Amino acid sequence: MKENRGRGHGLGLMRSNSTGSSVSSSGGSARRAERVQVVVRCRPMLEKEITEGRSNCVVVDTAGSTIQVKNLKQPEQAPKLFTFDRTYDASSSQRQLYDDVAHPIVHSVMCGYNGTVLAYGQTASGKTFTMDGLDDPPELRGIIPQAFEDIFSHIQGSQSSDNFLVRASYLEIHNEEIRDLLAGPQPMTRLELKENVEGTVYVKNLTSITVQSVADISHLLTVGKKSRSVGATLMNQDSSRSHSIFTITVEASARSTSAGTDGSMHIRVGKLNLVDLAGSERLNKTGATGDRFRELTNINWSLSALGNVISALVDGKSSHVPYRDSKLTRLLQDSLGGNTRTVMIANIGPADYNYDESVSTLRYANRAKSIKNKPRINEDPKDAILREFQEEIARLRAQLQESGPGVDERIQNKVEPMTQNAADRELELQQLRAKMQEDMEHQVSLHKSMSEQAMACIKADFERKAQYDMEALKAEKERSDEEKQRIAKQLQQQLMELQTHYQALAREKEDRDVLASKLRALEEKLVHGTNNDNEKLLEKAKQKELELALREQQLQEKESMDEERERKIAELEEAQLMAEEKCNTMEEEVEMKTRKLRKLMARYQQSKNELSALRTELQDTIHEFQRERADMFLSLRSLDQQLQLKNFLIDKFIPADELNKVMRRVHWDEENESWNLVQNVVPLRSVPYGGPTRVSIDGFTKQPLLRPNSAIGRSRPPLRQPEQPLSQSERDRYLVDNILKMDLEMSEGRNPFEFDKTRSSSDADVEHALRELRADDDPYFSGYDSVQKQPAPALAGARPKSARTKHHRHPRPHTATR
Ligand SMILES: Nc1ncnc2c1ncn2[C@@H]1O[C@H](COP(=O)(O)OP(=O)(O)OP(=O)(O)O)[C@@H](O)[C@H]1O
Repeated sequence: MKENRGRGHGLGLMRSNSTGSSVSSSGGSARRAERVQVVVRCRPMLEKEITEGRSNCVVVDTAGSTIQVKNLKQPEQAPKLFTFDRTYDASSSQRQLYDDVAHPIVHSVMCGYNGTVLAYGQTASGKTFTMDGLDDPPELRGIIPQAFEDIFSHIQGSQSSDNFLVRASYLEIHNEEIRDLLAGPQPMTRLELKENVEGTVYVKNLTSITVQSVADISHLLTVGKKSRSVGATLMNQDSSRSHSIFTITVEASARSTSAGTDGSMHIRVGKLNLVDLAGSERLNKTGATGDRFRELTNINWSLSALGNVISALVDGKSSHVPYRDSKLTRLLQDSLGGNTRTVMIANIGPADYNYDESVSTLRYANRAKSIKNKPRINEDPKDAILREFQEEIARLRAQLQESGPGVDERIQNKVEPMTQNAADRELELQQLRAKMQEDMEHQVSLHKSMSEQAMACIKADFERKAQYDMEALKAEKERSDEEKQRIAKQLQQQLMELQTHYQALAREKEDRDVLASKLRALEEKLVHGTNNDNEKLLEKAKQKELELALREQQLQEKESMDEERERKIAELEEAQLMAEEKCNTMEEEVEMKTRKLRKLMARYQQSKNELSALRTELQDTIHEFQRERADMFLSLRSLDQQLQLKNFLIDKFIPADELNKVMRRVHWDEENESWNLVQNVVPLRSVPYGGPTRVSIDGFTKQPLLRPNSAIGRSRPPLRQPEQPLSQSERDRYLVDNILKMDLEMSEGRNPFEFDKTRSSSDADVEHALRELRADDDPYFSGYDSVQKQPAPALAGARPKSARTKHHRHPRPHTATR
């Protein structure tokens, strides 16, 4: 596994890196609108529910893809019926769900599309079971681990010339903060969301790790899960208190083989987002306090923001989609209404005491069915990391080739001629000595038989000659010694040269080794079509493909049989009608008309039923809205209490002057969505009323604070800040008035959530006061931050952005008196 820090991370098709640049889609397939697929899974009764004697209120028809929920408290009410793309009951297996729902998405990702699998539902409804599952036995593994195997089986089954680069990242959104789950042992940082010029959202500095096998990526999941925020709730001992997103990016390079293409290499980048949302829970049902309360408020807030995004997307009329209302919706921007293939799994429980939550989940999911995305293949993105790797590998290979034959060989070539030279000279000398010896022996044997005089003569002659030879030899020896010294010197010099050369070569060898290891490291990062480790996977993949094909065939057969049956029924009905029309006797006509009348009556009855169902639906929606409103009101009250405490502390412990100074220096950072202190105290050159020589910047308007002009004969009006603080009773009155007003607007058929530019300033003040009440317990000034984040009961998520920024620029009323 290789770590790759600093790379950005964006969800959806617009792949982003640290610069957040988006991919080009040249050569990508034509963009066609595609509906978000929605399936529902109902888990079995939990042991606790069985012990408590809960009844089952859910009926799942897997063949008809419908689901019915019956309100056991009101048996006279007709059950609520919903139809989805597929439905799964308690007996559905993890494998079946994966094959039907996630496999097609993973397959698309391998072809260069972006895909998202998203689990939604009430707490303890089985989201984590569906996404992660259990490690043991293997049949209980969820979508995420099965996707790992699927991806690597796909790689295994592809051409050996194809290269793949697989990277993974894992994050969670907890209390509206993004945390890196793969950041290692160091404390998890609050990561920032960034947006590039094309509007692509990405997470800055999110850890992205290159993996080569199923074991590598499974290890990341295990490590990341350990860092996830979990806690016990009334319904679930191991409840996920955050939204988590596991992202796998697959970059694949392959040669284009289709007709009309040039057979060149292409890179496709697919991104798979596996999202396990935190479970929704009613505040008043849980009785959560402290941290749990804060967590729950944030969870409900972001889920309600997600709901608003879904509503805006399916509304058709709405031009603004409030993606910016929460971090979750910003990260899922491309998965909902963007260019990603998305499937949503709505999880519900069967027990009657969860009737309201189950119906609410199904409604939420029902709305999501109408979202349209436009997926396309990401082909040849400019910033594909695989391309960078391939280019680097080619460069390293060329560099290695350029450096010629091997270093060892070259050292050998250099040493050999030198040693050869010295050896030759030694041999020559030996040969010379041997020759002289031989000559001497020859002369001695030749003259052994001669007279003494002759012998003496010869001896003298020989001695002379010997003398001469000796001298010659001596001279030769001296010459040879000189030569030897010269050679030795030469050898010494050559040895030194050799050493220098050897050192240079050793350095070169080291460089080559570094290059080679770099090359190896880069090559290791890539996964190729044939990887022996994964042979078993290939087998499995083939088997799976066969099973899938078989299932598909069975489904097709079933569908064609159904079609045939329907066709025959239609034919029979038509024939019957024709026959009926042919009958011309009065009696037959009457009979026919009666039948027609009956049919019409049945239709009328059906429409009547539908109408009453719609009415009930409307009532349910209103009840649900009221429940949500009560919940939100509860949360507002609690937040208000915290705000009052904070105000109380400020009033009692912070001098008014100091507070004013600070207030003039705070400003809202739009990008990081936080309040900051600035040192913007600028000198004022000319102040008309002879006021101070320095002027402060208003934290809200970012304008210098000047007092307004006075009318002639009147005293100058006070600064804009000095408004009276709201008392508790006034705050409550604002809330109640506003809620009553909204009820009235709703009953008159108007949309109370729509921001009306023509509203009077008092309306704006009411809205402002409501926001004021929504401050949370962030330290010190971050209370202002939460003014933007916390939902009001009636305004939750439906508040248009312009309204938010417009009204928010008012200072807090209570600051004026200090
Ligand atoms: N299809 C299923 N078959 C068997 N057990 C299931 C199934 N779905 C869920 N469970 C069990 O139900 C319990 C709750 O499931 P899980 O933790 O997945 O819920 P959750 O929706 O993720 O909850 P939360 O939102 O609180 O995290 C677990 O004990 C889990 O094993």
